[in-house]
Amino acid sequence: MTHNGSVAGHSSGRRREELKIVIVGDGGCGKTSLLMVYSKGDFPEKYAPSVFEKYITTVKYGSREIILNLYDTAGGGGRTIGGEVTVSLVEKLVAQSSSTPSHSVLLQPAVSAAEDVWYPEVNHFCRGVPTILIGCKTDLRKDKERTRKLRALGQTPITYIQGEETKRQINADLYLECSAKYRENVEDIFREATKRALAGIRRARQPRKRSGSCALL
Ligand SMILES: Nc1nc2c(ncn2[C@@H]2O[C@H](COP(=O)(O)OP(=O)(O)OP(=O)(O)O)[C@@H](O)[C@H]2O)c(=O)[nH]1
Repeated sequence: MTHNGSVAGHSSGRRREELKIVIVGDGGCGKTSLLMVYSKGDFPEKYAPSVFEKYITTVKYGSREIILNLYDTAGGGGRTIGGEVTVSLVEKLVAQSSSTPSHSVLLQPAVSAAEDVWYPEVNHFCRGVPTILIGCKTDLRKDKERTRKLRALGQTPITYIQGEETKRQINADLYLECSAKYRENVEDIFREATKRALAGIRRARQPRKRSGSCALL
């Protein structure tokens, strides 16, 4: 993976493809950190709320070179993270010309917020776009002090099973977990996002099969 600010074009006679991946979720759930670790290799220790940022990186996918346009969004709201493991709702997106809509990625810090807040937004604005739900900050599951504080509030870190269950409820394509801080599973998330976005584009380009049956309108 290399960081690269170039735009799509022809390289060695082959056209480079572009994907647009958008990440959404509550403020502080770890969106910027995930994108920065992936695209630049840096983990930002200090929290600075994002407004809107775009990172560009290039990934090799088989023999193809794909440009990933990664859009960071403002979580806003200052919602507190109820569980130490933030569950992220990710939606992921499609290839783009500059005018096409996204293949986005959403992140979400609480299972209920993924269901109640972010997914309806994504479903409305990016219907049909591949979606990945992400559980961030998995390292905090092992943080005894955090876990103790949570327990005092009658809470526990979100489990993998809860994440999977939320994925089913919101009909996301996949649930993945990561720790940006320790660079665990970060590459896997974007590899899956790339794979599913490309598959989504392929599907969209295929001519619709005629079923021969009547459609109800
Ligand atoms: N322990 C731990 N902390 C993390 C991890 N990822 C992010 N953080 C911390 O969580 C805080 C918020 O991270 P950001 O990446 O800025 O969160 P964000 O979702 O972009 O926040 P907004 O810009 O407000 O939407 C920062 O203090 C990060 O250092 C992680 O994997 N593990």
